[in-house]
Amino acid sequence: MPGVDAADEFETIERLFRPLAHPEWGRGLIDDVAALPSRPGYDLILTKDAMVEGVHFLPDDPLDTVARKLLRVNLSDLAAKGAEPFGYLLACFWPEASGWLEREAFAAGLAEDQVKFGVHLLGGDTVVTPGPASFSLTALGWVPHGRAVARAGAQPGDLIVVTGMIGDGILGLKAARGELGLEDERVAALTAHYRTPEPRVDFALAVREHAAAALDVSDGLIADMGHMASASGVGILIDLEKLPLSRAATAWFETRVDPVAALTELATGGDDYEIVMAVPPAAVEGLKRAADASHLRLTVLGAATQGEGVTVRHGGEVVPVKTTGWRHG
Ligand SMILES: Nc1ncnc2c1ncn2[C@@H]1O[C@H](COP(=O)(O)OP(=O)(O)O)[C@@H](O)[C@H]1O
Ligand SMILES: Cc1ncc(C[n+]2csc(CCOP(=O)(O)OP(=O)(O)O)c2C)c(N)n1
Ligand SMILES: [Mg+2]
Ligand SMILES: [Mg+2]
Ligand SMILES: [Mg+2]
Repeated sequence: MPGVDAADEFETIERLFRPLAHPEWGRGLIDDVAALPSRPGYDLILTKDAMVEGVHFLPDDPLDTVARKLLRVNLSDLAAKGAEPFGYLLACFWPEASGWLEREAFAAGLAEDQVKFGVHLLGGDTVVTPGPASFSLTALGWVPHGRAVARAGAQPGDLIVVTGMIGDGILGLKAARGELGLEDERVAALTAHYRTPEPRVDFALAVREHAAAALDVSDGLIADMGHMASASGVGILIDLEKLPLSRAATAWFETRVDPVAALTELATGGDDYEIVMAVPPAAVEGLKRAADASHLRLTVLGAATQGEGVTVRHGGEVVPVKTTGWRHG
């Protein structure tokens, strides 16, 4: 039975989502569709990721951060292709018991990140489900014609480079579950990373200019490098001790008795939303300059090789990795 603040489909659209709509192309969210003019000289780049309570976020995660993460994970896919985002379509599957408070928090999160990333809502769908809260978002962006960076394109000899830090996603999930024995400040930083990862939107142009192949790290660094290796028809060789760790991750790492197992956990945990790239040796300097200009750390983890699959080493020895990342059944 609906609660006292039982929410309503059309009021949700009008009161919460219309203010987020693209001023022209969203048609005020009173039409059946959005309509956008084509942009001569550019390709339209589209991506869709979904998030389900209990699978992608925790039941007690605030709904504003769930909305922001939903937008951010999609912007991360666009950034890895070198695309500049401008809009998105949104589908919400609200549990029967959810009310206005949840919906208002969700819309407020979107409002905040729309401004941060310069995107607008174009349309979507609002339904109620007997299942868990679920959301899906389709992000749209532009790339100059033919310039979208692919997972395919890595060549033997290219360096494998990753932005930012790896491991804060999985540690943030543990922290949010109360499973980390670190002090409060570190736990808060990790939880924040899990709930609102930082998509590398500002680095998209550099990816486009310098990377031969790229993708974002959602499933786990090793699994995602495996996606690049198979799409490109190369092998990838990386050294686990090069994994870039944040201060909080370093603090956690120092509590571990088995360093190889700990690094493997971070390199396979996922939820990082960094960009991993194959970069021709001659392009590395340009990429580094772009990263310095945006105060973004870059780490060379290894190189693409002839062959297939990802080979992980630690101290020069090959480390067998059974589960390389997240996989939905
Ligand atoms: N249900 C689906 N229908 C069509 N394409 C899909 C579906 N699920 C995944 N894909 C496509 O499969 C590819 C890999 O998906 P995924 O692993 O989710 O990529 P990413 O990690 O970049 O989000 C993408 O091209 C995606 O669009
Ligand atoms: C409550 C909870 N449990 C586990 C995870 C870990 N997790 C769930 S899905 C996933 C992979 C990324 O999600 P996916 O839908 O595969 O995104 P895509 O690869 O399509 O971008 C990870 C690491 C999580 N984020 N939250
Ligand atoms: Mg996906
Ligand atoms: Mg994705
Ligand atoms: Mg995935």
